[in-house]
Amino acid sequence: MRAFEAVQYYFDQAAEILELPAAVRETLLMAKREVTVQVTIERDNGELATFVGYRVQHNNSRGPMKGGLRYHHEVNLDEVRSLASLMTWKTAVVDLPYGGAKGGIGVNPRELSLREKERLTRAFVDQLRDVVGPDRDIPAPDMGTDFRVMSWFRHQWEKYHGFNPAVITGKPVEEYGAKGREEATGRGVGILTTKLIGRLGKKAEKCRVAIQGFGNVGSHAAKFLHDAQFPIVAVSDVTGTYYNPEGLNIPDILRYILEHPQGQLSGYSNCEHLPSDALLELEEVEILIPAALGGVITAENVDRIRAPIIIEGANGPLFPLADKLLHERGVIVLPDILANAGGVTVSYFEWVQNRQHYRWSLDRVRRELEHTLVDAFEHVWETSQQHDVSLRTAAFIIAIRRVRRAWELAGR
Ligand SMILES: NC(=O)C1=CN([C@@H]2O[C@H](COP(=O)(O)OP(=O)(O)OC[C@H]3O[C@@H](n4cnc5c(N)ncnc54)[C@H](O)[C@@H]3O)[C@@H](O)[C@H]2O)C=CC1
Ligand SMILES: O=C(O)CCC(=O)C(=O)O
Repeated sequence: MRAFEAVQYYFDQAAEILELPAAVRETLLMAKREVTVQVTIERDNGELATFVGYRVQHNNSRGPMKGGLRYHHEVNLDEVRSLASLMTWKTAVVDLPYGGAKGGIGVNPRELSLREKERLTRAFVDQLRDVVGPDRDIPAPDMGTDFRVMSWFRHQWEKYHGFNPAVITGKPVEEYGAKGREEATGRGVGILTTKLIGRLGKKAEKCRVAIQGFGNVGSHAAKFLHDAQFPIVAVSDVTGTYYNPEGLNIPDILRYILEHPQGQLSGYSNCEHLPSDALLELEEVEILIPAALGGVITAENVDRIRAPIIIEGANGPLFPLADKLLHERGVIVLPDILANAGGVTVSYFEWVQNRQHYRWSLDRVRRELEHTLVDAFEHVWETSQQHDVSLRTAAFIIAIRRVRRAWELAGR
């Protein structure tokens, strides 16, 4: 199953319950606009290199479209389309005045020098300069991109349109970025994990956690959960799984990745080292947090997943058949469109601050983030009880209702 079909499947589960007419389903599912561009740069050695870039603008019924930019060698139109659609449902679940979009370039960012990455980003903006804008479509970080990429993006866009930092979020704090945006997605994962286990009557100290991916989302989730007394027994990245059944020393690992090139865990030795994929199937893990790629839990490996709770830090880590089988087994899945919504929530706070030329304190950002996520969690939880459905279907029910309402109010 392709990535967009997976989102469509989840959408349809909720649409059935809402008795949404077929024509309305089609309108809400299909992207408004899909842009594919050529991005050519000169490499440091003088050779030309050409890549394909995408921006899919899925829906703007509730406001300007919003969503990250991914630099990864597997980026393709179908994946970007699915991620753009997830953004529409995500912004609606947490009730932000946005629609959904997503973009990316099919490139392995680890094979580019810093200057090549800058040239790539600026060349991408040259192609997208009139497609995005502060009232139209506002990009942000995702896999393979960070605050530096956001800064280059903003400055290149401003060459065409003039000063307006609200064109992109996730910028450096010194350059109109919001305090707390970098940690926001992982922090949100942590806040919601804590909320969920509280609701299930469990104690943090008794819930052993495994986190796949130790980039922006995984590392900040690990920090938050470690501080909240959860034993983190395994973390992984492309270089492997790092495991200690007694609990890893997370502050030590966070120090290690800062001191090592490209923030990778490779060479970290104060624990057992297992293959990358082993993390998903570890025994005696209560909470599994996939926070790397999509489509990692499939019909093929679902029987070997042991954790009774899954928190989707990544976008689309479960394929629908696996999701269905896990639900039947009583596994609780906190879906991506809620679990990782902390990032876009603080992106919204950044956009608001940019438009008001006013800065919030970190304390205010964290308070408002928690408030927004906890509210959304309660609503999703109640809806799942009311309809006797999974948390994912409940989140889609809320999101589809809100998008449909806005679309109807706008008239035709
Ligand atoms: N950055 C953000 O604010 C948000 C990110 N997300 C989602 O979270 C996920 C991770 O994004 P980021 O942390 O930003 O990316 P990142 O680029 O900062 O980190 C990705 C991490 O995944 C690891 N990884 C890649 N392939 C792997 C594999 N096969 N096995 C184990 N680890 C692997 C990488 O080594 C790296 O540690 C993505 O699905 C993204 O769409 C969702 C919401 C917001
Ligand atoms: O911060 C944002 O605007 C979007 C982040 C993102 O791409 C996501 O939530 O998947």
